[in-house]
Amino acid sequence: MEQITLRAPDDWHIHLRDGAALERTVGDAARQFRRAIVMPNLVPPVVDAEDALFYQLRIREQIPEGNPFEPLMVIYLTDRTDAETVRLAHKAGVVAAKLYPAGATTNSDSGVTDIANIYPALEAMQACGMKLLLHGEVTTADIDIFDREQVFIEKILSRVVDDFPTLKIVLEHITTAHAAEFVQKARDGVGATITAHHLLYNRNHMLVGGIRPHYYCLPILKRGYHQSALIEAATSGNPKFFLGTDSAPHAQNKKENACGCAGCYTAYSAIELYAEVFDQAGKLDRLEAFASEFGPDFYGLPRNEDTITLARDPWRLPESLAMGEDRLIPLAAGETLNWRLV
Ligand SMILES: NC(=O)N[C@@H](CC(=O)O)C(=O)O
Ligand SMILES: [Zn+2]
Ligand SMILES: [Zn+2]
Repeated sequence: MEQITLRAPDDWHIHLRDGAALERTVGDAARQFRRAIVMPNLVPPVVDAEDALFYQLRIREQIPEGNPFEPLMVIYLTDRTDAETVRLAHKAGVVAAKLYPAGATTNSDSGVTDIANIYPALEAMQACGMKLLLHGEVTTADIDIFDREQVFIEKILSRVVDDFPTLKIVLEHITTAHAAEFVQKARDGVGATITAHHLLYNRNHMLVGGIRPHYYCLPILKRGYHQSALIEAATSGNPKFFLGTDSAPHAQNKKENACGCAGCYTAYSAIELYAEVFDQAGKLDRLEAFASEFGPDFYGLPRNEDTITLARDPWRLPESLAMGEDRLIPLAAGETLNWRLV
């Protein structure tokens, strides 16, 4: 059987949630990834060092015995995040702070209403080397949902990149050719994560022949032309682009709903989904750098020393998974994947 062995990968953007969800989400992430950047959009959000350290403890309790998984913590920027909060978080080992424009996505109600409100925090982050992670969409009602990422880049991101010339910035879960091009041309220290679902699908998958809520995530899937640009970026070997699943567990009844939640659950089979994309593009040899090298390099962390093995051994994803009392539908539920984590 054909096999490939890779340096062990990390996930640079994941939602683990809290409480009963953690057993599911942490177990799934830890099976394939050594480290993960854990998003802070709990309710209420993780806003300072203390919140982050307590949350990290709750996550650690769910790591399977003997598994080396390491949750890397992030604080959530609000209009009230000040320089002192940033410095204390940095001292406590928090690696990044996340900007959610208020109202942009799941649990972003406490997010930033005007980027000017966090300029002192960004100054402090630049000084201590804390990374800025962005949900890059504007939220004003007059901007079409399919254009929100592009407008964010033009109106907000380009300014932040210039105003903080040594701040390390990750534009998370990019979905457009504009984003890929912006990051590619930007100064050093500006990178992007790309999800498996934005590489595998475009908006036709979500909307043709019936509305498929399990493909609904934010930023929303775009047209095929953008999907192609993302595949091109991810498989290009450019170190600015690296793996971030954005795996987000919403219970089945919250997705299959008249007002369904945004987010795709990919943690169950993430590395296998990415392998599918790289294989289809004829670029399997580029998967290791994207999944296991460019992320740690960007964050200034060591690459993992151990390895994982994937075998070309087709298998079917389950139709659903247990999450506490709920059911969770993994992305590509019931479909066959060609690569299996050994
Ligand atoms: N991507 C999503 O559609 N949802 C994420 C939030 C986010 O990353 O924007 C979630 O927390 O559910
Ligand atoms: Zn987001
Ligand atoms: Zn996310």
